[in-house]
Amino acid sequence: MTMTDPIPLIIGPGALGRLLAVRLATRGETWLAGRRRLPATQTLTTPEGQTLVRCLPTTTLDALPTHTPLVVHLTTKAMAVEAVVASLRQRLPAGTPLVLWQNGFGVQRLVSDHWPGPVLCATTTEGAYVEDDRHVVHAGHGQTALGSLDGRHQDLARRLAGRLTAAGLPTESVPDIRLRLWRKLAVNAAINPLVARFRIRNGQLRDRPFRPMVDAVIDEVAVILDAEGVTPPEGVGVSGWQALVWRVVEGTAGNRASMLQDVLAGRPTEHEAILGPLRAAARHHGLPTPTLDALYRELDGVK
Ligand SMILES: NC(=O)C1=CN([C@@H]2O[C@H](COP(=O)(O)OP(=O)(O)OC[C@H]3O[C@@H](n4cnc5c(N)ncnc54)[C@H](OP(=O)(O)O)[C@@H]3O)[C@@H](O)[C@H]2O)C=CC1
Ligand SMILES: CC(C)(CO)C(=O)C(=O)O
Repeated sequence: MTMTDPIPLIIGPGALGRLLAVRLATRGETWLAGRRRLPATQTLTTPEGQTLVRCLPTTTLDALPTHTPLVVHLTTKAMAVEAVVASLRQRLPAGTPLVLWQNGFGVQRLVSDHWPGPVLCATTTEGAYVEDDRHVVHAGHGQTALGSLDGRHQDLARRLAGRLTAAGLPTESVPDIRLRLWRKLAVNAAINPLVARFRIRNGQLRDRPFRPMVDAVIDEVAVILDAEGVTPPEGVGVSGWQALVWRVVEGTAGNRASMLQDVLAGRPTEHEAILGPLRAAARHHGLPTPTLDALYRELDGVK
């Protein structure tokens, strides 16, 4: 396979990958790669109920295009990233930029330290799910922030943010992506493990017996993040984190969170990517994490 112009390549053709692929394909050629070749025609239902149909070149990891892509958007789940990146090292030129879209905050550090080219991290509140192998639903509009952990590659981040925005995914290039990844992680830690464990929609967390469980997670997370120097977007300390988490619960009340969807589908969950960095930071600062540990054990046992 050959490409003449630098083209974005998306690896990980799940909900987010297909959302990016169909959206970016409205602006120009875009490749989509996975473990298996997908149907080339992909349909996206927008939050407004419109239908976008795009014919995309789809491929597999072992048959990637021979020319350097403009950028690789890596949209697998967190636990697949290390293996995919290891295989990309043999298949792509060293300077190829990567954008990591995973929730959590583990692989981002690892890949940023070891990939020879620029690595940007993205955090997004866009929501999408796969309806079937030819159809992705963009369930709700959100915002995306993009930047590198060490503050480098700002021109690249601005250019890529511009392309995503033009494709209908509003994206800001930011100098503080580490802070934003931690904040998203805090929200995911307070919501995802509990809704996955009790198999409930996000909004049910507002009711008993779940509300005090969420507050117990927030209490632990707030102390850890304070020790890490990570502040909530508004307010301070526990009350700032509570305001953030309950705002997201309110705004996503009808959602089945991603971790619940994974449990229901019998897929591995991203509990390590979300709870792992908090537990590691707590150990580093000598802080106890009984609530997070119990949630971790519970999810680690789910097959
Ligand atoms: N969906 C959403 O709305 C949002 C998702 N995110 C984050 O984005 C990331 C992706 O989420 P989402 O799209 O929902 O996840 P999905 O499970 O829908 O998609 C993951 C995709 O990765 C593919 N994959 C797994 N292993 C490999 C591999 N070795 N090589 C190539 N492809 C592989 C899977 O392939 P296969 O189909 O073969 O299993 C699947 O298509 C997660 O970290 C999530 O937390 C963040 C915000 C919103
Ligand atoms: C914000 C939240 C919890 C929305 O459901 C999410 O990011 C997820 O489902 O993973």
